[in-house]
Amino acid sequence: MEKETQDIKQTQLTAEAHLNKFIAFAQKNKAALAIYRLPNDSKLQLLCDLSGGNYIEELNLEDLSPGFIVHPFQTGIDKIVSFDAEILAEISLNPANGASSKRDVLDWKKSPSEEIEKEIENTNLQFDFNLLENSSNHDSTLASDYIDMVEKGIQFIKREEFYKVVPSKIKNIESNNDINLGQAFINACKKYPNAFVNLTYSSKTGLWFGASPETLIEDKKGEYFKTMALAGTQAKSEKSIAETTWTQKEIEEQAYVSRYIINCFKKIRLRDFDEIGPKTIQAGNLLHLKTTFKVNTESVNFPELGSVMLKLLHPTSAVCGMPKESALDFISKEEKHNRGYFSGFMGPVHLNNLSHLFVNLRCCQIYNQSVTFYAGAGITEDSKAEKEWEETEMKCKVLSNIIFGI
Ligand SMILES: C=C(O[C@@H]1C=C(C(=O)O)C=C[C@H]1O)C(=O)O
Repeated sequence: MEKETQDIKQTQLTAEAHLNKFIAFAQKNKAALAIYRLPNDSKLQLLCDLSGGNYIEELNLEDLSPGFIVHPFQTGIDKIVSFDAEILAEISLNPANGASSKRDVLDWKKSPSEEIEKEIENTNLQFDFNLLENSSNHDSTLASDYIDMVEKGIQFIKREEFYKVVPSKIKNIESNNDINLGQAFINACKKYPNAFVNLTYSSKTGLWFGASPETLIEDKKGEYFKTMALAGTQAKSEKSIAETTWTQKEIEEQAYVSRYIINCFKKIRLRDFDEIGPKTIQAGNLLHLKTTFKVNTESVNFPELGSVMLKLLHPTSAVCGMPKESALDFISKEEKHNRGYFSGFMGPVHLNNLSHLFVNLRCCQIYNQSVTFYAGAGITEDSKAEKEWEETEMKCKVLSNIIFGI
C-alpha cells in the first residue's frame, strides 16, 4: 500500500545513523539515492529510486516525474540521470544549531511498503568503498600545469578569443575507506548552513558529496523563477561583510555572469525581472559577489520559463566562460581531467511544486581508496595565475576539511 505525504512512522536514531543505513541500503540494493539539505533549512531530505535511476537523452524539465536530477558538465562519457522519488523521507535536525542529536526523527513521506521501511531501518551493513569504481582522474593537477593553463587563458583573452574562462583542477587525496559518510554530511550541514549540502549515489553516477553555494534555477510552479550570478572569490577576513571591498577584476568577472543571464532573458524577450545585487555573500570561509534574478511567472504568463531558462543557462559563465562556445572549446582542449558531474547541476525536481537545481560546486567524488576534489576559478584579463591556483586550493578545502580535516 502506498502512503504519501503522511507522517507514517518515526524511528529514534541519530541523523547520522539514519543516513548511513540509507546509504548502505542503496548500495546493497543497487538503488539510486539522493540525500540533500536545502540552504538554511533544518530538514534533511532522503530520496531513493529502487530501479537505480534512469538515463535521459535530453533534459526537458516539464517531462520529468517528481524526483532528483544529476546532470554532468558536458554530456558524453557522463550522462544525465534522473532518480524517481519512489521513497521519500525527511529528518528534522535540532533547529537551534542544526546539530544531530539522539532524537533526530525520521518521517517517512512516501514508501512502497512497510517491508522496505523495515529493511532500511534494519540495515546494519557498512557501505563498501571497495565496490566504487576508480575513474580515469588518477593524477592531481600540478600547480605548474594549472598556472600554465591560466596563463594561456589570459593570452586567449588578450587576443579576444573570449572575455572570461573558468579552468578547473582536480586534487586526489588517498583514503583508508573509513569515511563516515553520515557524519560528514551532518558536519557539512552545520558548517555550511546556507549551502545546498548533497550526497548522491548510484551505480550510474558514482558517489558524490558537495556543499554548493550556487543556484542554477529555482522554479516554484505558478509563482516564481529565480536564478543567480555568483562569481568573484576572496577568503573571509576579520572584516565584516559590509566592509568587504572588491577589486575591478572581481567586479568585472561577476558582471560577465550577470550579463550572460540578462542575455538569456533577452533571447526569450523577457523584460520583466527583478535584479537584486551584486551583494557580498559568505560561503563557508569564502566570500562571493551575488546578483539574484527573480521573475513572477504568473504575471509574465510564462509557466515553462524554468525549463526554457535551464536549457539556455547551463553552463553559465560562472563555471565555463564567455562567450560560452569558445570558452568550452578551451576547457575541453586544455583540461586533462574529466569534469564528470563537477560544474554540472543537480537537485530536486517537481517536489512540493518546486524544482531547485544547484551548480555542482565545492564537491568531490569518492572512490575506492581515494577522494577527488574539484575546483575552478574565473579568469579575466587581469588575473594573476598564482592567485587563481590559491583560490582553487581554498575551494577544495571546503570539503577536504569536512572529510579529512585538512
Ligand atoms: C568554479 C567554482 O566556483 C565558481 C567560480 C567563482 C570564481 O571564479 O570566483 C565563484 C563562484 C562560482 O561561481 C568552484 O567552486 O569550483
